Amino acid sequence: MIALRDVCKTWDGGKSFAVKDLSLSIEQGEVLALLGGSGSGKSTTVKMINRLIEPSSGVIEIDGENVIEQDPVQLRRRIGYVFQSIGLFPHMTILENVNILPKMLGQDPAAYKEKGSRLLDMVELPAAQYADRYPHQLSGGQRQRVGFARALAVDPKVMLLDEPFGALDPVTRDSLQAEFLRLQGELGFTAVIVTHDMAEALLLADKIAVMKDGKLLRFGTPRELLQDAGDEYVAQLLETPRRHGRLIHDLETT
Ligand SMILES: Nc1ncnc2c1ncn2[C@@H]1O[C@H](COP(=O)(O)OP(=O)(O)OP(=O)(O)O)[C@@H](O)[C@H]1O
Repeated sequence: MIALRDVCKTWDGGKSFAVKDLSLSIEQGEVLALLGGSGSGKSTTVKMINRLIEPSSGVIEIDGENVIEQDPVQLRRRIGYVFQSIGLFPHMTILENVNILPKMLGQDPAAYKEKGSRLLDMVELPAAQYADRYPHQLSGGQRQRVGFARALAVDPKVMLLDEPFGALDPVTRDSLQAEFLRLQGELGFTAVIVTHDMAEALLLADKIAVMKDGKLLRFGTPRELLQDAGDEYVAQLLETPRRHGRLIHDLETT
Protein backbone atom coordinates (compact mmCIF):
# COMPACT_ATOMS: atom_id res chain seq x y z
CA MET A 1 0.00 0.00 0.00
CA ILE A 2 2.88 2.35 0.82
CA ALA A 3 6.34 1.81 -0.65
CA LEU A 4 9.46 3.95 -0.34
CA ARG A 5 12.44 3.19 -2.53
CA ASP A 6 15.86 4.79 -1.99
CA VAL A 7 14.24 7.97 -0.69
CA CYS A 8 16.59 10.83 0.21
CA LYS A 9 15.94 14.33 1.50
CA THR A 10 18.79 16.79 1.61
CA TRP A 11 18.85 20.34 2.89
CA ASP A 12 21.39 23.14 2.52
CA GLY A 13 21.92 22.51 -1.19
CA GLY A 14 22.69 18.83 -0.67
CA LYS A 15 25.13 19.32 2.20
CA SER A 16 23.03 17.74 4.97
CA PHE A 17 20.77 14.69 4.90
CA ALA A 18 17.46 14.55 6.76
CA VAL A 19 16.67 11.13 5.22
CA LYS A 20 19.13 8.89 3.43
CA ASP A 21 18.42 5.92 1.12
CA LEU A 22 15.23 4.91 2.90
CA SER A 23 13.47 1.85 1.49
CA LEU A 24 10.55 0.07 3.10
CA SER A 25 7.01 -1.00 2.35
CA ILE A 26 3.83 -1.91 4.18
CA GLU A 27 0.70 -3.76 3.12
CA GLN A 28 -2.86 -2.50 3.11
CA GLY A 29 -4.32 -2.33 6.62
CA GLU A 30 -0.95 -2.40 8.35
CA VAL A 31 0.26 0.12 10.93
CA LEU A 32 3.87 1.26 10.53
CA ALA A 33 5.63 3.00 13.42
CA LEU A 34 8.47 5.32 12.43
CA LEU A 35 10.56 5.34 15.57
CA GLY A 36 13.66 7.30 16.47
CA GLY A 37 15.15 10.13 18.49
CA SER A 38 14.92 13.83 17.79
CA GLY A 39 16.18 14.77 14.34
CA SER A 40 16.26 11.18 13.03
CA GLY A 41 14.10 12.05 10.01
CA LYS A 42 10.70 10.68 11.08
CA SER A 43 8.62 13.79 10.40
CA THR A 44 10.45 14.46 7.15
CA THR A 45 9.61 10.92 6.02
CA VAL A 46 5.93 11.18 6.86
CA LYS A 47 5.65 14.60 5.21
CA MET A 48 7.24 13.24 2.04
CA ILE A 49 4.44 10.65 1.83
CA ASN A 50 1.78 13.38 1.50
CA ARG A 51 4.13 15.80 -0.29
CA LEU A 52 4.27 18.46 2.39
CA ILE A 53 8.00 17.95 1.74
CA GLU A 54 9.34 16.88 -1.66
CA PRO A 55 11.98 14.13 -1.68
CA SER A 56 15.36 15.02 -3.20
CA SER A 57 15.49 11.58 -4.85
CA GLY A 58 13.85 8.18 -4.73
CA VAL A 59 10.30 7.00 -5.29
CA ILE A 60 7.26 6.95 -2.98
CA GLU A 61 4.22 4.97 -4.07
CA ILE A 62 0.76 4.76 -2.53
CA ASP A 63 -1.35 1.91 -3.85
CA GLY A 64 1.08 1.51 -6.75
CA GLU A 65 0.94 5.18 -7.79
CA ASN A 66 3.96 7.47 -7.62
CA VAL A 67 3.00 10.41 -5.37
CA ILE A 68 5.14 12.78 -7.43
CA GLU A 69 2.85 12.19 -10.40
CA GLN A 70 -0.22 13.22 -8.41
CA ASP A 71 -1.60 16.66 -7.70
CA PRO A 72 -0.37 17.44 -4.15
CA VAL A 73 -3.63 19.06 -3.04
CA GLN A 74 -5.73 16.13 -4.31
CA LEU A 75 -3.26 13.72 -2.73
CA ARG A 76 -3.48 15.40 0.68
CA ARG A 77 -7.27 15.40 0.56
CA ARG A 78 -7.26 11.63 0.19
CA ILE A 79 -4.83 11.03 3.05
CA GLY A 80 -5.78 11.52 6.70
CA TYR A 81 -3.21 13.59 8.58
CA VAL A 82 -3.13 13.92 12.34
CA PHE A 83 -0.37 15.85 14.07
CA GLN A 84 0.56 16.84 17.58
CA SER A 85 -0.56 20.46 17.50
CA ILE A 86 -3.89 19.34 15.94
CA GLY A 87 -4.58 22.61 14.10
CA LEU A 88 -8.29 23.05 14.77
CA PHE A 89 -9.81 26.34 13.65
CA PRO A 90 -10.70 28.22 16.86
CA HIS A 91 -13.64 30.17 15.41
CA MET A 92 -15.36 27.04 14.05
CA THR A 93 -17.44 24.59 16.08
CA ILE A 94 -16.23 21.03 16.61
CA LEU A 95 -18.61 19.68 13.95
CA GLU A 96 -17.56 22.40 11.47
CA ASN A 97 -13.92 21.49 12.07
CA VAL A 98 -14.66 17.82 11.37
CA ASN A 99 -16.55 18.72 8.20
CA ILE A 100 -13.95 21.06 6.66
CA LEU A 101 -12.73 18.71 3.93
CA PRO A 102 -16.11 17.26 2.87
CA LYS A 103 -17.37 20.86 2.65
CA MET A 104 -14.37 21.95 0.58
CA LEU A 105 -14.88 18.95 -1.68
CA GLY A 106 -18.47 20.12 -2.33
CA GLN A 107 -20.16 17.09 -0.79
CA ASP A 108 -23.84 17.18 0.15
CA PRO A 109 -24.17 19.19 3.43
CA ALA A 110 -26.93 17.00 4.88
CA ALA A 111 -24.82 13.89 4.25
CA TYR A 112 -21.56 15.25 5.68
CA LYS A 113 -23.26 16.77 8.74
CA GLU A 114 -24.81 13.40 9.52
CA LYS A 115 -21.50 11.66 8.92
CA GLY A 116 -19.54 14.22 10.99
CA SER A 117 -21.90 13.60 13.92
CA ARG A 118 -21.38 9.86 13.54
CA LEU A 119 -17.60 10.32 13.52
CA LEU A 120 -17.80 12.38 16.73
CA ASP A 121 -19.80 9.58 18.34
CA MET A 122 -17.20 7.13 17.05
CA VAL A 123 -14.29 8.96 18.74
CA GLU A 124 -16.39 9.10 21.91
CA LEU A 125 -17.28 12.77 21.79
CA PRO A 126 -21.09 12.38 21.58
CA ALA A 127 -22.27 14.83 18.92
CA ALA A 128 -25.32 15.83 20.98
CA GLN A 129 -22.94 17.15 23.62
CA TYR A 130 -19.88 18.31 21.66
CA ALA A 131 -20.85 19.22 18.08
CA ASP A 132 -21.59 22.88 18.82
CA ARG A 133 -18.72 23.52 21.20
CA TYR A 134 -15.57 25.40 20.20
CA PRO A 135 -12.03 24.00 20.41
CA HIS A 136 -11.09 26.10 23.48
CA GLN A 137 -13.92 24.40 25.39
CA LEU A 138 -12.25 20.99 25.02
CA SER A 139 -9.29 19.35 26.77
CA GLY A 140 -6.12 18.49 24.82
CA GLY A 141 -7.14 14.84 24.58
CA GLN A 142 -10.62 15.76 23.37
CA ARG A 143 -9.15 18.10 20.74
CA GLN A 144 -6.94 15.26 19.54
CA ARG A 145 -10.06 13.09 19.17
CA VAL A 146 -11.56 15.84 16.99
CA GLY A 147 -8.34 15.71 14.95
CA PHE A 148 -8.93 11.98 14.39
CA ALA A 149 -12.58 12.50 13.45
CA ARG A 150 -11.57 15.23 10.99
CA ALA A 151 -8.94 13.02 9.39
CA LEU A 152 -11.48 10.21 9.03
CA ALA A 153 -14.11 12.43 7.39
CA VAL A 154 -12.93 11.64 3.85
CA ASP A 155 -12.71 7.85 4.41
CA PRO A 156 -8.94 7.81 3.91
CA LYS A 157 -7.25 4.60 2.85
CA VAL A 158 -4.06 5.99 4.40
CA MET A 159 -3.62 7.86 7.68
CA LEU A 160 -0.41 9.67 8.63
CA LEU A 161 -0.02 10.46 12.32
CA ASP A 162 2.89 12.61 13.46
CA GLU A 163 3.34 12.11 17.23
CA PRO A 164 -0.42 12.21 17.76
CA PHE A 165 -0.20 11.27 21.43
CA GLY A 166 3.01 13.12 22.32
CA ALA A 167 1.46 16.04 24.22
CA LEU A 168 -1.05 14.01 26.24
CA ASP A 169 -0.92 12.82 29.84
CA PRO A 170 -0.33 9.05 30.23
CA VAL A 171 -3.95 8.18 31.06
CA THR A 172 -5.36 10.10 28.09
CA ARG A 173 -2.60 8.76 25.85
CA ASP A 174 -3.41 5.19 26.83
CA SER A 175 -7.12 5.62 26.14
CA LEU A 176 -6.51 7.33 22.79
CA GLN A 177 -4.02 4.64 21.75
CA ALA A 178 -6.68 2.01 22.48
CA GLU A 179 -9.19 4.07 20.54
CA PHE A 180 -6.81 4.36 17.60
CA LEU A 181 -6.42 0.56 17.50
CA ARG A 182 -10.18 0.07 17.70
CA LEU A 183 -10.83 2.55 14.87
CA GLN A 184 -8.06 1.10 12.75
CA GLY A 185 -9.41 -2.43 13.26
CA GLU A 186 -12.93 -1.29 12.44
CA LEU A 187 -12.13 0.86 9.39
CA GLY A 188 -9.06 -0.99 8.12
CA PHE A 189 -7.00 2.01 6.97
CA THR A 190 -3.24 1.77 6.50
CA ALA A 191 -1.37 4.01 8.95
CA VAL A 192 2.06 5.50 9.47
CA ILE A 193 2.59 6.75 13.00
CA VAL A 194 5.61 8.78 14.10
CA THR A 195 6.76 8.18 17.64
CA HIS A 196 9.86 8.36 19.80
CA ASP A 197 8.37 5.88 22.25
CA MET A 198 9.32 2.22 21.77
CA ALA A 199 6.49 1.01 24.04
CA GLU A 200 3.99 2.88 21.85
CA ALA A 201 5.51 1.38 18.70
CA LEU A 202 5.41 -2.15 20.15
CA LEU A 203 1.79 -1.74 21.23
CA LEU A 204 0.38 -0.10 18.10
CA ALA A 205 2.37 -1.23 15.10
CA ASP A 206 2.46 -4.22 12.78
CA LYS A 207 5.88 -3.07 11.50
CA ILE A 208 8.46 -0.86 13.17
CA ALA A 209 11.08 1.17 11.28
CA VAL A 210 13.82 2.40 13.60
CA MET A 211 15.57 5.49 12.23
CA LYS A 212 18.76 7.22 13.29
CA ASP A 213 20.49 10.15 11.59
CA GLY A 214 18.12 9.84 8.63
CA LYS A 215 18.91 6.17 8.04
CA LEU A 216 16.86 3.04 8.57
CA LEU A 217 18.55 0.90 11.21
CA ARG A 218 16.01 -1.87 11.57
CA PHE A 219 12.68 -2.80 10.02
CA GLY A 220 10.50 -5.62 11.29
CA THR A 221 7.51 -6.72 13.31
CA PRO A 222 7.48 -6.00 17.06
CA ARG A 223 8.08 -9.70 17.65
CA GLU A 224 11.07 -9.76 15.29
CA LEU A 225 12.64 -6.78 17.04
CA LEU A 226 12.06 -8.30 20.47
CA GLN A 227 13.57 -11.60 19.37
CA ASP A 228 16.58 -9.98 17.72
CA ALA A 229 17.24 -6.25 18.09
CA GLY A 230 19.89 -6.60 15.38
CA ASP A 231 21.56 -3.33 16.37
CA GLU A 232 22.92 -1.86 19.58
CA TYR A 233 20.83 1.32 19.37
CA VAL A 234 17.66 -0.72 18.78
CA ALA A 235 18.57 -2.91 21.77
CA GLN A 236 18.91 0.26 23.89
CA LEU A 237 15.49 1.48 22.78
CA LEU A 238 13.97 -1.90 23.69
CA GLU A 239 15.60 -1.87 27.11
CA THR A 240 13.33 0.86 28.57
CA PRO A 241 9.95 -0.91 28.09
CA ARG A 242 11.61 -4.18 29.12
CA ARG A 243 12.95 -2.64 32.34
CA HIS A 244 9.55 -1.12 33.14
CA GLY A 245 7.90 -4.51 32.50
CA ARG A 246 10.39 -6.26 34.81
CA LEU A 247 9.98 -3.67 37.57
CA ILE A 248 6.20 -3.92 37.52
CA HIS A 249 6.36 -7.70 37.41
CA ASP A 250 8.74 -7.72 40.41
CA LEU A 251 6.53 -5.34 42.37
CA GLU A 252 3.51 -7.52 41.69
CA THR A 253 5.17 -10.77 42.64
CA THR A 254 7.19 -9.80 45.74
N1 LIG B 1 13.49 23.00 6.60
C1 LIG B 1 14.63 22.41 7.01
N2 LIG B 1 15.83 22.92 6.68
C2 LIG B 1 16.97 22.34 7.06
N3 LIG B 1 17.04 21.21 7.79
C3 LIG B 1 15.87 20.66 8.16
C4 LIG B 1 14.61 21.21 7.80
N4 LIG B 1 13.63 20.43 8.30
C5 LIG B 1 14.25 19.43 8.97
N5 LIG B 1 15.59 19.56 8.88
C6 LIG B 1 16.59 18.67 9.49
O1 LIG B 1 16.32 17.35 9.08
C7 LIG B 1 16.61 16.44 10.15
C8 LIG B 1 15.41 15.54 10.38
O2 LIG B 1 14.33 16.32 10.89
P1 LIG B 1 12.92 15.68 11.25
O3 LIG B 1 12.00 16.80 11.64
O4 LIG B 1 12.49 14.78 10.17
O5 LIG B 1 13.29 14.80 12.53
P2 LIG B 1 12.36 14.02 13.54
O6 LIG B 1 12.91 12.63 13.65
O7 LIG B 1 10.93 14.13 13.14
O8 LIG B 1 12.62 14.79 14.90
P3 LIG B 1 11.66 15.19 16.13
O9 LIG B 1 11.35 13.91 16.85
O10 LIG B 1 12.51 16.10 16.94
O11 LIG B 1 10.44 15.86 15.56
C9 LIG B 1 17.01 17.27 11.36
O12 LIG B 1 18.40 17.26 11.46
C10 LIG B 1 16.49 18.65 11.01
O13 LIG B 1 17.30 19.65 11.59
